[in-house]
Amino acid sequence: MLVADNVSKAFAGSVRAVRGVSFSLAPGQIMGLVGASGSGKSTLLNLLAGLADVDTGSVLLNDKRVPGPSDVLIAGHPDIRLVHQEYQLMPNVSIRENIAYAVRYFEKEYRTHRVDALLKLCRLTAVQDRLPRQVSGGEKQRTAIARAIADVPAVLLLDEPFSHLDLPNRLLVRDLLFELVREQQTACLFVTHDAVDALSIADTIGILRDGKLIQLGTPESVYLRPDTAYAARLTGRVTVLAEKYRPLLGLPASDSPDRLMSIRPEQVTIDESGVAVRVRAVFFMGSHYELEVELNRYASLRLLTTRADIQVGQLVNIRVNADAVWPLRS
Ligand SMILES: Nc1ncnc2c1ncn2[C@@H]1O[C@H](COP(=O)(O)OP(=O)(O)OP(=O)(O)O)[C@@H](O)[C@H]1O
Repeated sequence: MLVADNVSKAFAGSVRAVRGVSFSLAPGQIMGLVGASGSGKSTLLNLLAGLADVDTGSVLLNDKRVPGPSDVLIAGHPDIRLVHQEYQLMPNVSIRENIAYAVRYFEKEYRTHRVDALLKLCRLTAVQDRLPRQVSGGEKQRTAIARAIADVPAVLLLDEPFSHLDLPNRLLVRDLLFELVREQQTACLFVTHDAVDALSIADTIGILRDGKLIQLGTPESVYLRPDTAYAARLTGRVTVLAEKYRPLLGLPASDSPDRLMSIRPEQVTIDESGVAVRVRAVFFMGSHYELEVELNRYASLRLLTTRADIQVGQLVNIRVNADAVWPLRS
């Protein structure tokens, strides 16, 4: 079990990069930490990996403190691996040897067997004899993941594992992480600024803002019941409006008209008995269309539909699922 207990870290110039973060992560669990740029994601990863010293609080692995670099000769913990965004592969040896290096102290027979299995799991068998510069970004990243998990660490930390990849590669990495975490019971934590991938594989999602973990819960709970507009926007498409607009949506008036509310676009449907609104924009999204409709001069709302016949300027009737309108704290 990896535990962050009230972890804080500030940098010179009084930047408080991580502020009182606490959570625990069990073997076989995946956690996605979502935050905007500068919210403290990379700093927190370094603290969890024992690559930076905490100012206060502690990181524990199986009840033992993870020492920071000032406590040990070589920074880092043998059971915790961090895969950086730059992958940090050895440039002059093959993909296979990059992975094999991580299991160099094991017997030759096991080593061969393990590297073959990792190449297969990470879909790298066909490129195993190439140098890192001769493979794609996605293949480099999968090599870095294979190397990190080669000797079955207790914890795998990943910095933005999806950010530089195209859709097929994102799906490949997502499935790979899912498979290996379940198979090896690794505890996996990744940080991202885009929660779409996090929602689909994480058991828990944490929202990081200005170094603070401001919400923690299952993907469903954070997506459906975000505490703040920040959490709502980081976890998917959403309309954030003041509650004074409720009557324009066909909903009962609120007693807190200035409070904000979030409405996910899939909770709004086209319905002949709903309120009439004008279509301001139509976006083709592949599997569906996203419409922006006008509530008045100042406010608009997003909704999804599979109907292909809707035009800009047209009047449509919409209904908002009242149960899915969620009040926000700020
Ligand atoms: N070595 C450092 N010295 C001083 N300030 C730093 C240092 N590293 C990070 N910071 C500051 O700490 C805050 C958090 O940075 P961090 O890199 O952890 O954020 P992040 O969420 O990973 O951002 P990004 O998504 O852009 O990588 C920022 O304000 C950053 O400028």
